[in-house]
Amino acid sequence: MTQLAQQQCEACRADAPKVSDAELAELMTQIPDWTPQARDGVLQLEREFTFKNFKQAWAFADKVAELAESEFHHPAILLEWGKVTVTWWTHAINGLHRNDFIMAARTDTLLAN
Ligand SMILES: C[C@H](O)[C@H](O)[C@H]1CNC2=NC(N)=NC(=O)C2=N1
Repeated sequence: MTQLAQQQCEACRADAPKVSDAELAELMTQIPDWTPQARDGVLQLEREFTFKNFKQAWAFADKVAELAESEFHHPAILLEWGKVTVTWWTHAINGLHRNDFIMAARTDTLLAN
């Protein structure tokens, strides 16, 4: 199985399946720095990234936005001084799709470059 960070999102339809509990547990092993959060009954993946100042946080937030647009799969991005909080879920299914795990893993790779 290729690593999540090397994969692309698949087109996600409203009838696409949410990940099962077993799939969630397995996929979380590849994105250990992320936390599953339920908000208003919608399961999401969330991670806080910290930086030295606002400008560095802003630059990272821009990279996340570019990544999202490139895959047409979009997160919530909270930009604060020295911090960016990224939250992934799939609007169309009100929950977590495999795409969200791929995008979380690819978000992590943005730190390196
Ligand atoms: C209208 C709808 O939001 C769009 O078709 C796309 C855009 N980006 C998206 N992003 C996410 N996270 N989930 C979606 O279901 C989604 N759908």
